[in-house]
Amino acid sequence: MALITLRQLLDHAAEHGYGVPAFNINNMEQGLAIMEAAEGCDAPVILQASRGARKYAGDIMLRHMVQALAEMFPGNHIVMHQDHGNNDATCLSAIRHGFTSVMMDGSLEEDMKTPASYEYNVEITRRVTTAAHAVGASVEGELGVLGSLETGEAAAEDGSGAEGKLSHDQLLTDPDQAVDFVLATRCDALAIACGTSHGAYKFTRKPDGDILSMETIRRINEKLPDTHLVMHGSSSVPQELQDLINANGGRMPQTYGVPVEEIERGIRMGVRKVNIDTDCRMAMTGQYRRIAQEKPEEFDPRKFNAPAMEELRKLCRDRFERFGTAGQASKIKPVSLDDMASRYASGALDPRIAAADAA
Ligand SMILES: O=C(CO)COP(=O)(O)O
Ligand SMILES: O=C[C@H](O)COP(=O)(O)O
Ligand SMILES: [Zn+2]
Ligand SMILES: [Zn+2]
Repeated sequence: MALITLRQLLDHAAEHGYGVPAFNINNMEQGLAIMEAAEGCDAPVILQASRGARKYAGDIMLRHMVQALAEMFPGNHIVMHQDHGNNDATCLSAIRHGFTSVMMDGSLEEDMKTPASYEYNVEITRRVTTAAHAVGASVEGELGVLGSLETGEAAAEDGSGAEGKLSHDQLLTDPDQAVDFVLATRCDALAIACGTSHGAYKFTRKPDGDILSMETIRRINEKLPDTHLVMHGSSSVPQELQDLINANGGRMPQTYGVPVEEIERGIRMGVRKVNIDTDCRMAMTGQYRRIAQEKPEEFDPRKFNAPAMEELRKLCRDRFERFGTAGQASKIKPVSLDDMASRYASGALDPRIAAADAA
């Protein structure tokens, strides 16, 4: 069962004006719940594994799990993507293990803590793109450092996150530099920084333009109308999931995520890939907590997993529908990695910029 590439899926999404959620996976239950949601609404799927996920499940398990999902859900094309690759080895070994797409996150150095220089970012992203495209795989780059405009800090609890205080210049991607970056690296998708951060604690209030800069996205899209933009840290941290967790013994301080309507606005401005992990974690954990609280005598993990998967399915289905991903899978004819490699070699997939900037 062939997986498809990120480039193919996002080209289709751009052509038809929709966005695709990219859900992080670590285990079978998440994989099944996401795919069942996709099957229920004819959505193509991006599954992504962080370095932490690869360590947790193992590359061999992940590869066979995704192959199994592709076989079980033949109507829902799957992109298997490396989330936040920190160097060439992470990205190239992912491709060797069957991933069809990688993120080379050169916004941070290899330690995933130190903000990198622009030159370092261009150099390593270009190197990975050259290698990946030679075998048809796709590359997402990142320009700008993810972190809060309220505090100047990146989420500390996450696998990757800048250390220390960041300036607004670092936290908001520069549109002119974005043009230069895409031309120099030839990446297929560009992750941008606009005030979102990883994890549950993104905003201390419902975000407005001061702390969530959709204007940055608009300005980048104006200069790079054909570049697929990626929003990281795009969990909405739904109030009802915070309440579910806290009503069942959890202690999550009140917090705010990225409102789904802001993401919908982003999709109208060129956002094609929307990274969501925290919401999925909260959906499952909320149900685990509820079962533990309501049925203290219960010890069969399936009795915990089934409601957790149902909660995750609901969440994924909602995002597929609101982002316009629903109804698109059956319109896609898979292109093989070999064909993608020839298309890159022919120059057909070279980056394009707005006419005003090309002049
Ligand atoms: O960006 C992400 C993965 O790369 C996930 O973001 P969240 O923590 O908002 O879900
Ligand atoms: O940003 C990364 C994703 O949320 C995955 O997090 P993780 O590294 O804890 O698996
Ligand atoms: Zn994260
Ligand atoms: Zn991310």
